Amino acid sequence: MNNDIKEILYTKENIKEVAEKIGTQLTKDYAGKNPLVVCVLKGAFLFMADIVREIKTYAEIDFMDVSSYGDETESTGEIKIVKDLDVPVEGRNILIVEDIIDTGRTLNCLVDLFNHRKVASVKICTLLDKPDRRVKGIRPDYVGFKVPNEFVVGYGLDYQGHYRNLPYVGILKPAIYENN
Ligand SMILES: O=P(O)(O)OC[C@H]1O[C@H](OP(=O)(O)OP(=O)(O)O)[C@H](O)[C@@H]1O
Ligand SMILES: Nc1nc2[nH]cnc2c(=O)[nH]1
Repeated sequence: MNNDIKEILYTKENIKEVAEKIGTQLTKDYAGKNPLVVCVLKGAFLFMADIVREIKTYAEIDFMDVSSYGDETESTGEIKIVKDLDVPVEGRNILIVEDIIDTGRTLNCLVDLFNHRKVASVKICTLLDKPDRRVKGIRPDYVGFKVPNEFVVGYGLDYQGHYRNLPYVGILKPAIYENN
């Protein structure tokens, strides 16, 4: 599996450090606000676990599973809710945790959905941001790393279901997806 990686971009130590830094900021920003921290499955599951452990104030967590329509490397703009939240969100402060923002289409749909559900606030925390690819005006509030315009895997991010269990983020060798 490691042989399929062209270059390691962020090690687990790099990610731990950035999660601590973001967590310190979140602890300040959400003190007394009892946020609902929403993990967008599946890719965000590892970063979510890091982030919530660094929030040192009251918070609740929940999970959403959304799938974007498109091929393995690009979304189309429509999302299907595979698993919705378990709790109502009207009046709540929502913090969405993502693994990556690429075109911004997935988050654009999610932010619209939360606003439609009359939340008090909605903010975005993402491990990776790939701003070069943006087609929607989504600006994350908390970002781990800005990534170059390459297809990355690991630390939750997959290619055809694989590589989520890599303990780092790396660039997938193009030969892996070009041969498919
Ligand atoms: O900004 P966008 O172009 O919309 O792309 C970002 C989305 O793509 C990935 O999810 P994916 O649909 O691959 O699902 P997964 O998290 O289950 O792997 C990622 O977790 C984001 O939700
Ligand atoms: N695994 C993975 N999923 C994505 N979804 C949007 N961009 C990416 C990416 O670079 N890697």
